[in-house]
Amino acid sequence: MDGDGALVLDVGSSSVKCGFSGEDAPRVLVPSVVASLGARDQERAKVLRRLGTIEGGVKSLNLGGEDTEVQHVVNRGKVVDWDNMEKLLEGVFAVEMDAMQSDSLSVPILVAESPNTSNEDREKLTQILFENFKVSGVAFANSAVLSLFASGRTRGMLLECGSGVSHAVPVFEGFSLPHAVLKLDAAGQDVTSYLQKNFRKQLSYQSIRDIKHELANCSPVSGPGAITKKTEYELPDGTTVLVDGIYTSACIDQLFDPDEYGVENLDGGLGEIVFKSIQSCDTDVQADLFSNVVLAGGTTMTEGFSDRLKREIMNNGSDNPQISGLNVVPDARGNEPGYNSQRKTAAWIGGSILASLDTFAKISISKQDYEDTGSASIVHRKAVL
Ligand SMILES: Nc1ncnc2c1ncn2[C@@H]1O[C@H](COP(=O)(O)OP(=O)(O)OP(=O)(O)O)[C@@H](O)[C@H]1O
Repeated sequence: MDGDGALVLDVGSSSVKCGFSGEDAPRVLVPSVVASLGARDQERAKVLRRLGTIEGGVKSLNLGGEDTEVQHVVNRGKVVDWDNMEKLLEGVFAVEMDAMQSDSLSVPILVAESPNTSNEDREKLTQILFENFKVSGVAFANSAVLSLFASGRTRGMLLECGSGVSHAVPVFEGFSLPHAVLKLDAAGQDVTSYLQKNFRKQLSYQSIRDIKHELANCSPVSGPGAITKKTEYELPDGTTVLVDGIYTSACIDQLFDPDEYGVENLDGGLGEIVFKSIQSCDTDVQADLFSNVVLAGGTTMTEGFSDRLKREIMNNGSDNPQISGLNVVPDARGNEPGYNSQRKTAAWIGGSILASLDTFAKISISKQDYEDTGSASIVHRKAVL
Protein backbone atom coordinates (compact mmCIF):
# COMPACT_ATOMS: atom_id res chain seq x y z
CA MET A 1 0.00 0.00 0.00
CA ASP A 2 1.34 3.50 -0.74
CA GLY A 3 1.38 6.31 1.81
CA ASP A 4 -1.86 7.89 0.55
CA GLY A 5 -4.17 5.02 1.43
CA ALA A 6 -6.81 4.84 4.13
CA LEU A 7 -8.55 2.05 5.94
CA VAL A 8 -12.29 1.58 5.55
CA LEU A 9 -14.17 -0.05 8.43
CA ASP A 10 -17.79 -1.22 8.62
CA VAL A 11 -18.80 -2.99 11.84
CA GLY A 12 -22.27 -4.47 11.35
CA SER A 13 -24.53 -6.54 13.63
CA SER A 14 -23.28 -9.78 12.11
CA SER A 15 -19.97 -9.04 10.42
CA VAL A 16 -17.04 -6.64 10.22
CA LYS A 17 -15.75 -5.55 6.85
CA CYS A 18 -12.35 -3.88 6.76
CA GLY A 19 -9.76 -3.13 4.09
CA PHE A 20 -7.87 -0.48 2.16
CA SER A 21 -9.41 2.33 0.14
CA GLY A 22 -9.32 1.92 -3.61
CA GLU A 23 -9.66 -1.85 -3.41
CA ASP A 24 -12.72 -3.69 -4.76
CA ALA A 25 -13.51 -5.79 -1.70
CA PRO A 26 -12.68 -5.79 2.03
CA ARG A 27 -9.66 -7.93 2.90
CA VAL A 28 -11.18 -8.89 6.23
CA LEU A 29 -14.74 -10.14 6.56
CA VAL A 30 -15.25 -11.70 9.99
CA PRO A 31 -18.19 -12.15 12.38
CA SER A 32 -18.60 -9.17 14.73
CA VAL A 33 -18.24 -11.32 17.81
CA VAL A 34 -15.61 -11.99 20.42
CA ALA A 35 -15.15 -15.52 21.65
CA SER A 36 -13.96 -16.85 25.01
CA LEU A 37 -12.50 -20.19 24.10
CA GLY A 38 -13.39 -23.13 26.32
CA ALA A 39 -10.93 -25.93 27.09
CA ARG A 40 -11.89 -28.06 24.11
CA ASP A 41 -11.49 -25.14 21.75
CA GLN A 42 -8.01 -24.11 22.89
CA GLU A 43 -6.46 -26.14 20.08
CA ARG A 44 -8.64 -24.45 17.52
CA ALA A 45 -7.40 -21.08 18.77
CA LYS A 46 -4.13 -21.50 16.88
CA VAL A 47 -6.08 -21.87 13.66
CA LEU A 48 -8.45 -19.03 14.55
CA ARG A 49 -5.51 -16.70 15.15
CA ARG A 50 -4.46 -17.25 11.59
CA LEU A 51 -7.97 -16.12 10.65
CA GLY A 52 -9.31 -19.28 9.14
CA THR A 53 -9.70 -19.85 5.46
CA ILE A 54 -9.18 -17.48 2.57
CA GLU A 55 -12.08 -17.36 0.13
CA GLY A 56 -11.77 -15.32 -3.04
CA GLY A 57 -9.23 -12.92 -1.54
CA VAL A 58 -11.42 -12.27 1.51
CA LYS A 59 -10.37 -13.62 4.89
CA SER A 60 -13.22 -15.14 6.81
CA LEU A 61 -13.18 -16.53 10.29
CA ASN A 62 -15.46 -19.31 11.40
CA LEU A 63 -16.03 -19.15 15.15
CA GLY A 64 -18.19 -21.15 17.44
CA GLY A 65 -16.87 -24.50 18.65
CA GLU A 66 -18.95 -26.51 21.12
CA ASP A 67 -17.70 -24.82 24.28
CA THR A 68 -16.82 -21.45 22.88
CA GLU A 69 -18.84 -18.62 24.33
CA VAL A 70 -19.57 -16.09 21.61
CA GLN A 71 -20.62 -12.53 22.44
CA HIS A 72 -21.99 -10.15 19.85
CA VAL A 73 -20.38 -6.71 19.83
CA VAL A 74 -23.15 -4.92 17.93
CA ASN A 75 -26.88 -5.40 18.44
CA ARG A 76 -29.41 -3.87 16.06
CA GLY A 77 -26.71 -1.57 14.66
CA LYS A 78 -25.55 -0.28 18.08
CA VAL A 79 -22.35 -1.20 19.94
CA VAL A 80 -23.34 -3.06 23.12
CA ASP A 81 -19.94 -3.54 24.77
CA TRP A 82 -17.04 -1.17 24.10
CA ASP A 83 -14.42 -3.43 25.73
CA ASN A 84 -15.43 -6.17 23.33
CA MET A 85 -15.39 -3.66 20.46
CA GLU A 86 -11.75 -2.93 21.27
CA LYS A 87 -10.91 -6.64 21.32
CA LEU A 88 -12.66 -7.16 18.00
CA LEU A 89 -10.81 -4.24 16.38
CA GLU A 90 -7.48 -5.49 17.73
CA GLY A 91 -7.97 -8.74 15.81
CA VAL A 92 -9.18 -7.02 12.65
CA PHE A 93 -6.41 -4.39 12.61
CA ALA A 94 -3.74 -7.02 13.29
CA VAL A 95 -4.53 -8.45 9.86
CA GLU A 96 -4.30 -5.01 8.24
CA MET A 97 -0.98 -4.22 9.95
CA ASP A 98 0.28 -7.58 8.72
CA ALA A 99 -0.63 -6.54 5.18
CA MET A 100 1.17 -3.19 5.66
CA GLN A 101 4.14 -4.96 7.30
CA SER A 102 3.93 -2.39 10.06
CA ASP A 103 3.44 -2.64 13.81
CA SER A 104 1.19 0.42 13.95
CA LEU A 105 -1.78 1.60 11.91
CA SER A 106 -0.68 5.24 11.28
CA VAL A 107 -3.21 5.66 8.47
CA PRO A 108 -6.49 7.59 8.36
CA ILE A 109 -9.65 5.58 8.72
CA LEU A 110 -13.13 6.00 7.28
CA VAL A 111 -15.88 4.47 9.40
CA ALA A 112 -19.19 3.46 7.81
CA GLU A 113 -21.68 4.09 10.59
CA SER A 114 -25.25 2.91 10.97
CA PRO A 115 -27.88 5.62 10.30
CA ASN A 116 -29.03 7.09 13.64
CA THR A 117 -25.64 6.54 15.35
CA SER A 118 -25.54 8.73 18.45
CA ASN A 119 -22.98 11.51 18.92
CA GLU A 120 -21.83 9.77 22.08
CA ASP A 121 -21.04 6.51 20.24
CA ARG A 122 -19.26 8.39 17.44
CA GLU A 123 -17.07 10.17 20.04
CA LYS A 124 -16.31 6.93 21.85
CA LEU A 125 -15.10 5.25 18.66
CA THR A 126 -13.08 8.34 17.71
CA GLN A 127 -11.30 8.21 21.05
CA ILE A 128 -10.56 4.47 20.74
CA LEU A 129 -9.26 4.83 17.20
CA PHE A 130 -6.88 7.69 18.07
CA GLU A 131 -5.76 6.55 21.50
CA ASN A 132 -5.65 2.76 21.27
CA PHE A 133 -4.94 2.24 17.61
CA LYS A 134 -2.94 5.39 16.75
CA VAL A 135 -4.70 6.09 13.47
CA SER A 136 -3.63 9.35 11.78
CA GLY A 137 -7.15 10.62 10.97
CA VAL A 138 -10.82 9.70 11.38
CA ALA A 139 -13.91 10.32 9.26
CA PHE A 140 -17.45 9.00 9.57
CA ALA A 141 -20.00 8.47 6.82
CA ASN A 142 -23.51 7.12 6.89
CA SER A 143 -23.51 3.51 5.64
CA ALA A 144 -26.60 4.18 3.50
CA VAL A 145 -24.94 7.10 1.71
CA LEU A 146 -21.88 4.94 1.07
CA SER A 147 -24.01 2.08 -0.29
CA LEU A 148 -25.64 4.54 -2.67
CA PHE A 149 -22.17 5.75 -3.81
CA ALA A 150 -21.32 2.12 -4.54
CA SER A 151 -24.19 2.09 -7.03
CA GLY A 152 -22.78 5.21 -8.73
CA ARG A 153 -25.49 7.52 -7.37
CA THR A 154 -25.58 10.56 -5.09
CA ARG A 155 -29.40 10.78 -5.08
CA GLY A 156 -31.75 7.99 -4.19
CA MET A 157 -33.64 6.05 -1.55
CA LEU A 158 -31.42 3.44 0.08
CA LEU A 159 -33.07 0.47 1.76
CA GLU A 160 -30.53 -1.27 4.00
CA CYS A 161 -31.56 -4.65 5.37
CA GLY A 162 -28.66 -6.52 6.94
CA SER A 163 -28.66 -8.67 10.04
CA GLY A 164 -29.97 -6.63 12.97
CA VAL A 165 -31.78 -3.61 11.63
CA SER A 166 -33.38 -2.20 8.47
CA HIS A 167 -33.27 1.47 7.46
CA ALA A 168 -34.93 3.52 4.74
CA VAL A 169 -32.62 6.48 4.07
CA PRO A 170 -33.33 9.18 1.48
CA VAL A 171 -30.15 10.75 0.09
CA PHE A 172 -29.88 13.99 -1.86
CA GLU A 173 -26.63 15.23 -3.42
CA GLY A 174 -24.60 12.90 -1.21
CA PHE A 175 -26.24 13.81 2.10
CA SER A 176 -28.86 11.81 3.97
CA LEU A 177 -32.07 13.63 4.89
CA PRO A 178 -32.15 12.74 8.61
CA HIS A 179 -35.71 13.93 9.31
CA ALA A 180 -37.02 11.30 6.88
CA VAL A 181 -34.91 8.29 7.93
CA LEU A 182 -37.11 5.41 9.13
CA LYS A 183 -36.14 2.08 10.65
CA LEU A 184 -37.50 -1.35 11.40
CA ASP A 185 -35.74 -3.17 14.25
CA ALA A 186 -35.83 -6.46 12.39
CA ALA A 187 -33.69 -7.98 9.66
CA GLY A 188 -31.74 -11.16 8.80
CA GLN A 189 -31.19 -12.41 12.37
CA ASP A 190 -34.97 -12.39 12.89
CA VAL A 191 -35.45 -14.30 9.63
CA THR A 192 -33.01 -16.96 10.89
CA SER A 193 -34.65 -17.08 14.35
CA TYR A 194 -38.08 -17.59 12.79
CA LEU A 195 -36.80 -20.57 10.81
CA GLN A 196 -35.06 -21.98 13.87
CA LYS A 197 -38.22 -21.77 16.01
CA ASN A 198 -40.28 -23.56 13.39
CA PHE A 199 -37.86 -26.39 12.70
CA ARG A 200 -38.86 -29.72 14.23
CA LYS A 201 -35.33 -31.10 14.09
CA GLN A 202 -32.66 -29.45 16.28
CA LEU A 203 -30.14 -27.89 13.91
CA SER A 204 -27.18 -25.58 14.55
CA TYR A 205 -27.65 -21.84 13.95
CA GLN A 206 -25.12 -22.13 11.12
CA SER A 207 -27.12 -24.89 9.39
CA ILE A 208 -30.32 -22.90 9.72
CA ARG A 209 -28.56 -19.87 8.23
CA ASP A 210 -27.29 -21.97 5.31
CA ILE A 211 -30.82 -23.25 4.70
CA LYS A 212 -32.09 -19.67 4.81
CA HIS A 213 -29.50 -18.48 2.27
CA GLU A 214 -30.41 -21.26 -0.11
CA LEU A 215 -34.16 -21.64 0.31
CA ALA A 216 -35.74 -18.51 1.80
CA ASN A 217 -37.80 -16.65 -0.78
CA CYS A 218 -40.23 -13.76 -0.81
CA SER A 219 -43.71 -14.88 -1.73
CA PRO A 220 -45.27 -12.56 -4.32
CA VAL A 221 -48.18 -11.72 -2.03
CA SER A 222 -48.48 -11.09 1.68
CA GLY A 223 -48.94 -14.14 3.90
CA PRO A 224 -46.95 -17.27 4.57
CA GLY A 225 -49.31 -19.74 2.92
CA ALA A 226 -48.46 -19.01 -0.70
CA ILE A 227 -45.72 -21.63 -1.11
CA THR A 228 -46.36 -25.05 0.40
CA LYS A 229 -43.76 -27.16 -1.40
CA LYS A 230 -41.37 -29.22 0.75
CA THR A 231 -37.72 -29.29 -0.31
CA GLU A 232 -35.12 -31.88 0.65
CA TYR A 233 -31.97 -30.17 1.97
CA GLU A 234 -28.65 -31.93 2.51
CA LEU A 235 -26.76 -31.05 5.71
CA PRO A 236 -22.94 -30.97 5.91
CA ASP A 237 -22.94 -34.45 7.56
CA GLY A 238 -24.73 -35.94 4.52
CA THR A 239 -28.12 -36.42 6.22
CA THR A 240 -31.16 -34.71 4.73
CA VAL A 241 -34.02 -32.71 6.20
CA LEU A 242 -37.35 -31.75 4.69
CA VAL A 243 -37.82 -27.99 4.63
CA ASP A 244 -41.39 -26.73 4.50
CA GLY A 245 -41.97 -23.93 1.97
CA ILE A 246 -44.47 -22.27 4.30
CA TYR A 247 -41.64 -21.43 6.69
CA THR A 248 -39.06 -20.43 4.09
CA SER A 249 -41.48 -17.80 2.80
CA ALA A 250 -43.00 -16.78 6.18
CA CYS A 251 -39.54 -16.15 7.67
CA ILE A 252 -38.94 -13.24 5.29
CA ASP A 253 -42.63 -12.27 5.00
CA GLN A 254 -42.47 -10.94 8.59
CA LEU A 255 -40.20 -8.09 7.43
CA PHE A 256 -42.84 -6.93 4.95
CA ASP A 257 -45.83 -7.55 7.20
CA PRO A 258 -44.56 -7.23 10.82
CA ASP A 259 -48.00 -6.72 12.40
CA GLU A 260 -49.14 -10.13 11.16
CA TYR A 261 -46.22 -11.81 12.96
CA GLY A 262 -46.20 -9.76 16.16
CA VAL A 263 -42.92 -8.06 15.21
CA GLU A 264 -42.57 -4.73 16.98
CA ASN A 265 -42.54 -1.79 14.57
CA LEU A 266 -43.31 1.90 14.60
CA ASP A 267 -43.81 2.61 10.92
CA GLY A 268 -44.71 -0.72 9.35
CA GLY A 269 -42.81 -3.18 7.18
CA LEU A 270 -40.08 -2.62 4.60
CA GLY A 271 -42.39 -1.36 1.83
CA GLU A 272 -44.10 1.02 4.21
CA ILE A 273 -40.91 2.54 5.64
CA VAL A 274 -39.60 3.16 2.13
CA PHE A 275 -42.84 4.78 1.02
CA LYS A 276 -43.34 6.88 4.18
CA SER A 277 -39.73 8.02 4.09
CA ILE A 278 -40.04 9.26 0.49
CA GLN A 279 -43.44 10.80 1.22
CA SER A 280 -41.96 12.88 4.05
CA CYS A 281 -39.35 14.45 1.73
CA ASP A 282 -39.90 17.62 -0.28
CA THR A 283 -42.15 16.91 -3.30
CA ASP A 284 -39.42 18.21 -5.63
CA VAL A 285 -37.11 15.33 -4.78
CA GLN A 286 -39.69 12.53 -4.59
CA ALA A 287 -39.51 11.60 -8.28
CA ASP A 288 -35.73 11.08 -8.02
CA LEU A 289 -36.15 8.98 -4.90
CA PHE A 290 -38.90 6.77 -6.37
CA SER A 291 -36.85 6.11 -9.49
CA ASN A 292 -33.71 5.19 -7.53
CA VAL A 293 -34.70 2.80 -4.74
CA VAL A 294 -31.40 0.99 -4.17
CA LEU A 295 -30.94 -2.14 -2.04
CA ALA A 296 -28.04 -2.93 0.29
CA GLY A 297 -27.40 -5.47 3.07
CA GLY A 298 -27.22 -9.26 2.96
CA THR A 299 -30.92 -9.91 3.56
CA THR A 300 -31.90 -8.08 0.37
CA MET A 301 -30.18 -10.97 -1.46
CA THR A 302 -33.15 -13.22 -0.60
CA GLU A 303 -34.82 -14.56 -3.73
CA GLY A 304 -37.69 -12.37 -4.94
CA PHE A 305 -36.82 -9.49 -2.56
CA SER A 306 -36.80 -6.61 -5.04
CA ASP A 307 -40.06 -7.68 -6.75
CA ARG A 308 -41.83 -8.02 -3.41
CA LEU A 309 -40.53 -4.64 -2.21
CA LYS A 310 -41.68 -2.98 -5.41
CA ARG A 311 -45.17 -4.41 -5.02
CA GLU A 312 -45.36 -3.31 -1.37
CA ILE A 313 -44.26 0.26 -2.18
CA MET A 314 -46.86 0.40 -4.98
CA ASN A 315 -49.60 -0.84 -2.63
CA ASN A 316 -48.75 1.83 -0.07
CA GLY A 317 -48.41 4.70 -2.45
CA SER A 318 -51.11 4.31 -5.08
CA ASP A 319 -52.34 7.87 -4.35
CA ASN A 320 -48.97 9.50 -5.08
CA PRO A 321 -48.72 10.27 -8.84
CA GLN A 322 -44.89 10.27 -8.69
CA ILE A 323 -44.88 6.57 -7.89
CA SER A 324 -45.38 5.74 -11.57
CA GLY A 325 -41.60 6.13 -12.00
CA LEU A 326 -40.82 3.57 -9.29
CA ASN A 327 -37.62 1.65 -9.98
CA VAL A 328 -36.04 -0.76 -7.50
CA VAL A 329 -32.34 -1.22 -8.27
CA PRO A 330 -30.87 -4.32 -6.63
CA ASP A 331 -27.29 -3.06 -6.88
CA ALA A 332 -24.61 -1.46 -9.01
CA ARG A 333 -25.16 -3.82 -11.89
CA GLY A 334 -28.87 -3.09 -11.97
CA ASN A 335 -31.29 -5.93 -12.52
CA GLU A 336 -28.83 -8.33 -14.12
CA PRO A 337 -30.18 -11.79 -13.23
CA GLY A 338 -28.10 -13.88 -10.85
CA TYR A 339 -25.81 -11.03 -9.80
CA ASN A 340 -26.20 -9.82 -6.25
CA SER A 341 -22.86 -10.25 -4.57
CA GLN A 342 -22.21 -6.56 -3.84
CA ARG A 343 -25.17 -6.00 -1.56
CA LYS A 344 -23.56 -7.37 1.59
CA THR A 345 -20.47 -5.20 1.19
CA ALA A 346 -22.05 -2.19 -0.56
CA ALA A 347 -21.33 0.26 2.29
CA TRP A 348 -17.70 -0.86 2.46
CA ILE A 349 -17.31 -0.51 -1.33
CA GLY A 350 -18.81 3.00 -1.22
CA GLY A 351 -16.36 3.81 1.59
CA SER A 352 -13.48 2.49 -0.47
CA ILE A 353 -14.49 4.88 -3.28
CA LEU A 354 -15.04 7.89 -0.99
CA ALA A 355 -11.75 7.43 0.87
CA SER A 356 -9.93 7.56 -2.48
CA LEU A 357 -11.37 11.00 -3.34
CA ASP A 358 -10.19 14.49 -2.29
CA THR A 359 -13.48 14.87 -0.35
CA PHE A 360 -12.13 12.41 2.21
CA ALA A 361 -9.58 14.95 3.53
CA LYS A 362 -12.38 17.53 3.89
CA ILE A 363 -14.50 15.27 6.12
CA SER A 364 -11.60 13.86 8.20
CA ILE A 365 -10.20 15.09 11.48
CA SER A 366 -6.47 14.62 11.96
CA LYS A 367 -4.65 13.34 15.00
CA GLN A 368 -3.34 16.89 15.43
CA ASP A 369 -6.91 18.31 15.48
CA TYR A 370 -7.85 15.73 18.09
CA GLU A 371 -4.81 16.41 20.27
CA ASP A 372 -5.18 20.19 19.99
CA THR A 373 -8.76 20.17 21.27
CA GLY A 374 -8.28 17.22 23.65
CA SER A 375 -11.84 16.15 23.01
CA ALA A 376 -13.44 13.63 20.67
CA SER A 377 -16.37 16.01 20.21
CA ILE A 378 -14.31 17.72 17.49
CA VAL A 379 -15.48 14.91 15.22
CA HIS A 380 -18.91 16.56 14.90
CA ARG A 381 -17.36 19.71 13.43
CA LYS A 382 -16.67 17.91 10.18
CA ALA A 383 -19.45 16.86 7.83
CA VAL A 384 -20.89 13.43 8.52
CA LEU A 385 -22.39 12.46 5.19
N1 LIG B 1 -27.88 -15.07 0.01
C1 LIG B 1 -28.51 -14.61 1.09
N2 LIG B 1 -29.85 -14.73 1.20
C2 LIG B 1 -30.49 -14.27 2.31
N3 LIG B 1 -29.87 -13.68 3.35
C3 LIG B 1 -28.53 -13.53 3.28
C4 LIG B 1 -27.78 -13.99 2.16
N4 LIG B 1 -26.46 -13.71 2.38
C5 LIG B 1 -26.40 -13.11 3.60
N5 LIG B 1 -27.63 -13.01 4.14
C6 LIG B 1 -27.98 -12.48 5.47
O1 LIG B 1 -27.56 -11.11 5.52
C7 LIG B 1 -27.28 -10.77 6.89
C8 LIG B 1 -25.93 -10.09 6.97
O2 LIG B 1 -25.98 -8.94 6.16
P1 LIG B 1 -24.98 -7.72 6.39
O3 LIG B 1 -23.58 -8.22 6.39
O4 LIG B 1 -25.36 -6.69 5.40
O5 LIG B 1 -25.39 -7.28 7.87
P2 LIG B 1 -24.55 -6.46 8.94
O6 LIG B 1 -23.93 -5.28 8.25
O7 LIG B 1 -23.62 -7.35 9.68
O8 LIG B 1 -25.70 -6.03 9.95
P3 LIG B 1 -26.52 -4.65 10.19
O9 LIG B 1 -26.32 -3.78 8.98
O10 LIG B 1 -27.93 -5.07 10.37
O11 LIG B 1 -25.93 -4.06 11.44
C9 LIG B 1 -27.30 -12.07 7.69
O12 LIG B 1 -28.53 -12.17 8.39
C10 LIG B 1 -27.20 -13.14 6.60
O13 LIG B 1 -27.81 -14.36 7.00
